[in-house]
Amino acid sequence: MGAQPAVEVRDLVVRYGATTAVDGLDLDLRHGRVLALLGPNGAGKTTTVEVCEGFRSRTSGSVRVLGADPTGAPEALRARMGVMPQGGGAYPMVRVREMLDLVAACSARPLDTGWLVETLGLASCAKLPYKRLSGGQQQRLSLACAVVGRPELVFLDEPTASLDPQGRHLVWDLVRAMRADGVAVLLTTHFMQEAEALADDVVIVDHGRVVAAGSPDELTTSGAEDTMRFRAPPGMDLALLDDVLPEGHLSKEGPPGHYTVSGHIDPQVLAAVTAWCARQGVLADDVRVGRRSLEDVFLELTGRDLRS
Ligand SMILES: Nc1ncnc2c1ncn2[C@@H]1O[C@H](COP(=O)(O)OP(=O)(O)OP(=O)(O)O)[C@@H](O)[C@H]1O
Repeated sequence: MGAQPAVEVRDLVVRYGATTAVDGLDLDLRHGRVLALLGPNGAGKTTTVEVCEGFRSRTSGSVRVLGADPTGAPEALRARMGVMPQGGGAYPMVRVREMLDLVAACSARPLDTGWLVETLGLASCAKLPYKRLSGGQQQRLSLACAVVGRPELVFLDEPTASLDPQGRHLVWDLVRAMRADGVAVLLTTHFMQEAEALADDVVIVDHGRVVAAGSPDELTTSGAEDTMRFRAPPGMDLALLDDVLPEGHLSKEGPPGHYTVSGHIDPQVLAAVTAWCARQGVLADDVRVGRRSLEDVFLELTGRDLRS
């Protein structure tokens, strides 16, 4: 392991015919860290992860995974990586515990499968065939299979997409435990809260390119000093708001329903803005001072909503 990165991607390009899915992407993931690839549908996240897993070939660029080229998923690498694909999948008649024991049998040093079943909240369905599991249970089984072999590096493609909040927290706890054990985790998500809660490093992608990268803290605070943000119905008359703000403060809307007040934000300014909203019969929602959400970061860089 040592100082060598778990994943190093340089100038990755992947084309499908006329479509450029990944367009010069760089990323670095170190051991004991969680990197979240965040972006809207079609941004190139799955394609990037599949190239790193060795399941998809690249058009150009360089990719090193655990010090090797992953093309063709060579045997030596496969044993050191865990993969949770989007959608999962298993033979419909296989039971949860059987499936996990089967995958564990392929590993030299598997985790205790009973512990994993408990940890991921699968004990009540351990004897059910795969076909009878809910989407969230199938997803947790897929995660269990990805990590049972004690991988050094795990790829998780949308790991909590169909989970309820309780299931999501079980998955987050397991990811945190793996990180504490020195495992490198590369996950894709649309879910900002997931990136904010789990990731040490976030890479925001759009149209196959990196539009921003850094820790959640760096991304949400840089450029957000002396600003207050809130959400409210679109089209409020901000000339009226500017009238109640101290000199040197300015408000703007963009895109519709996203408001920003710039200038030194002290308790009086905060109170003035929320009281003004109240007088319009509007509740200022998602109020943030000196900080923006990862969604705002995407919005400000691309002019579009991350979920669009
Ligand atoms: N096998 C394929 N053949 C042709 N085009 C593809 C193929 N796989 C992906 N694409 C296209 O490449 C682009 C990137 O897709 P990709 O699945 O990597 O994005 P994503 O960010 O993972 O999206 P999502 O969040 O919806 O999973 C999209 O325009 C997609 O339509």
